[in-house]
Amino acid sequence: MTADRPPVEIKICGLTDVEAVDAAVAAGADWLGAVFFPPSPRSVDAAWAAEMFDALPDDVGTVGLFVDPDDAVLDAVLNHVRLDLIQLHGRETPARVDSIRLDFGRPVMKAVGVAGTMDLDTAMLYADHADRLLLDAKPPPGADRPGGHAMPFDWSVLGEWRAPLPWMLAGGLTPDTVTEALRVTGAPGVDVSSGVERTRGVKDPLLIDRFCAAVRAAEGR
Ligand SMILES: O=C(O)c1ccccc1N[C@@H]1O[C@H](COP(=O)(O)O)[C@@H](O)[C@H]1O
Repeated sequence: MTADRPPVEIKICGLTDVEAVDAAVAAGADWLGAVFFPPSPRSVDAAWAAEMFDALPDDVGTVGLFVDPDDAVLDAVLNHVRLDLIQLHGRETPARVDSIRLDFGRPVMKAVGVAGTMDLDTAMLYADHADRLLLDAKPPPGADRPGGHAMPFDWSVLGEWRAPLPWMLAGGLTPDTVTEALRVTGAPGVDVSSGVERTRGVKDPLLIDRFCAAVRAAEGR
């Protein structure tokens, strides 16, 4: 990988405390994510997300992660928190993505679970609807949430896939695996949550720093 490509975008998701937010900004993360999905161990409420995000520099993007949200949930959060991007991590249809973009005036990143090439066909259904795609592992059977399980998918599935939209790779990335993930997939962005935690739901500033440094080293920066 050479430095003549745009820098790989780094998203640190599932932030729940200011120390980790500060660590992510200091490490050069491009996007910081908060989870608004109560079953998640990383879920936060709008008031706390505002505490974490509202004073961030303008060049750091903020992402709200939702799972099949209704309009009332989106309204309540988006009226309180500076969120630059909505991540939809549930079973939202292309039409629902359209209506959320229109009604809430934010770009949308649609997460798609990937286990095989058929899932890439599913991702293509969002080409004219979402602003970005997030390719994640599928959750294990019986899981109470559709992501954040520290599980990678088989990156080789992506093969010569040409994404119709800007996209990020997610699912079980860590400071130790992200170099290989970038080599295999050529992803223009990476998203991590579990892999920079010291215990489930608690981010580790040192792991955040190591993750971002590994990405920059992998791309020769
Ligand atoms: O983190 C969660 O608890 C979560 C809940 C519901 C939907 C998605 C969730 N996490 C997102 O999943 C990907 C991959 O996470 P990981 O690195 O494997 O832990 C990422 O976007 C998380 O924010």
